[in-house]
Amino acid sequence: MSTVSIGGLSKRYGATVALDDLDLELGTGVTGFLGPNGAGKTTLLRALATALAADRGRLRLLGLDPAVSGQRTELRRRIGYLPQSPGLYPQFTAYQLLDYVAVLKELTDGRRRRAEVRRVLDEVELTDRAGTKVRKLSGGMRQRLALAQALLGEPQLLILDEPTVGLDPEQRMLFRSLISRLGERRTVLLSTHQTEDVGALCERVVVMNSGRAVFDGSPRELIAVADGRVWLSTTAPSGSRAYWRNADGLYRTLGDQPEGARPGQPSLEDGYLLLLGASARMGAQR
Ligand SMILES: Nc1ncnc2c1ncn2[C@@H]1O[C@H](COP(=O)(O)OP(=O)(O)OP(=O)(O)O)[C@@H](O)[C@H]1O
Repeated sequence: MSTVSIGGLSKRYGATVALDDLDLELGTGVTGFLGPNGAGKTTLLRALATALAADRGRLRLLGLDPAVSGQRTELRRRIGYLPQSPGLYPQFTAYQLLDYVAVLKELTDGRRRRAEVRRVLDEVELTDRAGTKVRKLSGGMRQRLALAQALLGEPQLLILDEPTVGLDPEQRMLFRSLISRLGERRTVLLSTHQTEDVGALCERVVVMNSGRAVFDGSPRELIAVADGRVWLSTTAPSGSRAYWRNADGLYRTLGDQPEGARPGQPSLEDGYLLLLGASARMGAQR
C-alpha cells in the first residue's frame, strides 16, 4: 500500500528544471534515491518534507494532502526530516538541542518530552554524550544527533537527505543498521551518492536524472542493467574511455566488449553508471 503518492510533481528555479512531471508511489520500507549532482533529489525530499512548495502536481503523504493547511500541520507532526545541512546550535548540549526541537514539535508534556528525548538519544547511541555541547561532538556524532531530532515523536515517514555523508566506515555501519531497523515499520526515504548504502539497506531504488525518475526497481534489478556489459582485461582497451584499473590490476570496462576481454561480475554501481550514460544520451536526443 502506498504511503507516499506523487503525481505530476514539477518545480523550476528560473530556467532550471529541478523536478520534471514526476510520478511515484512509495510504501513502507527503505527507498533510496540515487542520482548525480543537481538531479533533483534534495528538491523532491524538501517537497515531501513540506519544506518547499512545488509549482505543479499532487502529493498525498500518509493519507494527507500537504496543500491543505490543516492537513499539512498534522503531517508535520508525523514526518521526521534530516536536511542535507542540518543547522545544529553549537552552544547547546545534545540533550538541550533535542529538548528544544521536541518543544517545536509540540511535545508539550514535560515528562513525556524528557522520556522521548532520552529514547532518541539511546536509539542513536548518544546517551553518554547527552551533556556534551554540539560543537565538541565529532562529525559522525553530530550527524547521529541530527538523525535523533528527526526521530522525535516516532514519525511514520522519515526523510533523510544524504544521511551517511562524511561518516567513517564504522559510523556508516551504525547508521545503516539503524536506518534498516527504522524501515521495518516506517516509510524511510533517503538520498545518497553511496551505491553501497543502497545495496546494503534499500529494498527499492529510484535513480533520478534531470528531475525525472529514470529507474525505479530493486537493487537487484539495477545490477541487472549491467548484465553482459562489464568486461575485464589485462591490458587497457583501445578506443574506449569508460574503463578504470581495479586494485587487482585488471581493467574494468563498461559497455561494449573490448577485444580479448572476459565478462566481469556486475555491481550496483555498474548498473547505475550504465543507466546514467543511457539516460544522458536520451536527454541529448530529446
Ligand atoms: N534554491 C535554488 N535556487 C536555484 N536553483 C536551485 C535551488 N535549489 C536547487 N536548485 C537547482 O535545481 C537543480 C536540482 O537541485 P537539487 O539540489 O534538488 O539536486 P540534488 O539531486 O539534490 O543534487 P546534490 O546531489 O548535489 O545534492 C539543480 O540544478 C540546482 O542547481
